[in-house]
Amino acid sequence: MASVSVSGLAKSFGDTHVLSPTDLTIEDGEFVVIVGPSGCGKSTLLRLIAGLETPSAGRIAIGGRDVTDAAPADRGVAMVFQSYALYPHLTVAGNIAFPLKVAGRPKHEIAERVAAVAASLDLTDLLDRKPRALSGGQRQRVSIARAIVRQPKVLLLDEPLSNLDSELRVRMRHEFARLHQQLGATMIYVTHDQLEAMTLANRIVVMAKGRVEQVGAPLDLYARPANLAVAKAIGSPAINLIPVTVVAPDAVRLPDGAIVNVGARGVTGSVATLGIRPEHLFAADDGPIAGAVELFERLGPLSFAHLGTRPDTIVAQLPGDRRVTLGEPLRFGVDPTDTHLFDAEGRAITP
Ligand SMILES: Nc1ncnc2c1ncn2[C@@H]1O[C@H](COP(=O)(O)OP(=O)(O)OP(=O)(O)O)[C@@H](O)[C@H]1O
Repeated sequence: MASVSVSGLAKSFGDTHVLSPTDLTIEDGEFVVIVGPSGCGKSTLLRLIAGLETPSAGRIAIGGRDVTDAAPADRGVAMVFQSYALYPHLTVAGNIAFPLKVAGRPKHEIAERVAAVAASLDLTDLLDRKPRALSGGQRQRVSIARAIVRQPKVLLLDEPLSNLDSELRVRMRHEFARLHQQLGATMIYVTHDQLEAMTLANRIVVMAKGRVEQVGAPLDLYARPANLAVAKAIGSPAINLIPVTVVAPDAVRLPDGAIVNVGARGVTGSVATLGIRPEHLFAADDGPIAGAVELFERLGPLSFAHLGTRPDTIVAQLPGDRRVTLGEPLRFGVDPTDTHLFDAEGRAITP
């Protein structure tokens, strides 16, 4: 098992800076999830660690050893791709055995390891099949089996579930959590599904525009996002962001003139952004946040009302059994401790 550490790691393609100089340490055995919008450089960071891209600057160490110039096969890492990348002409057994064959392992060892890995991923009955005769979920399990058969110290996963339907994603999410416990390997997992990030990660790395914006435990990032990029990346449905003017150390004015108490933050007269998560709005007849229902989504255990406010709609979570008609005016309040305030540069203003 091994820690992964990058320092000053950067990547440009020609004039395009894809990854700004990045420092990040992932502890031995940790499950770290990298999230962020499309194109923010998540895959590039992963591919640099894997050795599939050459850094423009910086160093990479795995298990304390500098591997910046090492070939991918000499880094003790394995990677699982979104596209599975199985060999169509080989059986499941042949696909799983492939990395061991390339490494020149003896036949009996290959047979033993393939059987053990197949059993742990529930693939034993499928060993003689070709990839085309498998479902998407089965194919992805084969690609995971192939990645772990060499017992890598570090497992890198690039959006491994994005080609699967939602039911299978949930099942495979449980599978990854189990696999992590069983293998004890360091796992670095790239996704833009924040639910996967929240449920799987020991720590989440939020990236935006080629930068690491914040690193922390899932609930810490949810409760205390350091900036707007992190607030947007964590939480589903997304946090409501409302342009406001700070009118008192503990109050802001919304575009419609209403005043919201935000707890003492001590900056007045400035333009800021107020962040309120849909689950933190509560129905209140005299609440400051008001709007007519434009769209209503029922999920069963809960519902979401989209209020036709300006400039953007505000989404509020309601109980599942709440009846609402379109156009109905609703009012909500929020506890000051559940508000987030960001300055003009998007940095969190903490109480
Ligand atoms: N070989 C390349 N040449 C030029 N630009 C590239 C190359 N590979 C990636 N990029 C660019 O680098 C940026 C980051 O890409 P990357 O794949 O790391 O993003 P990502 O965060 O993983 O996005 P997604 O979630 O969409 O996969 C993108 O703007 C992409 O177009």
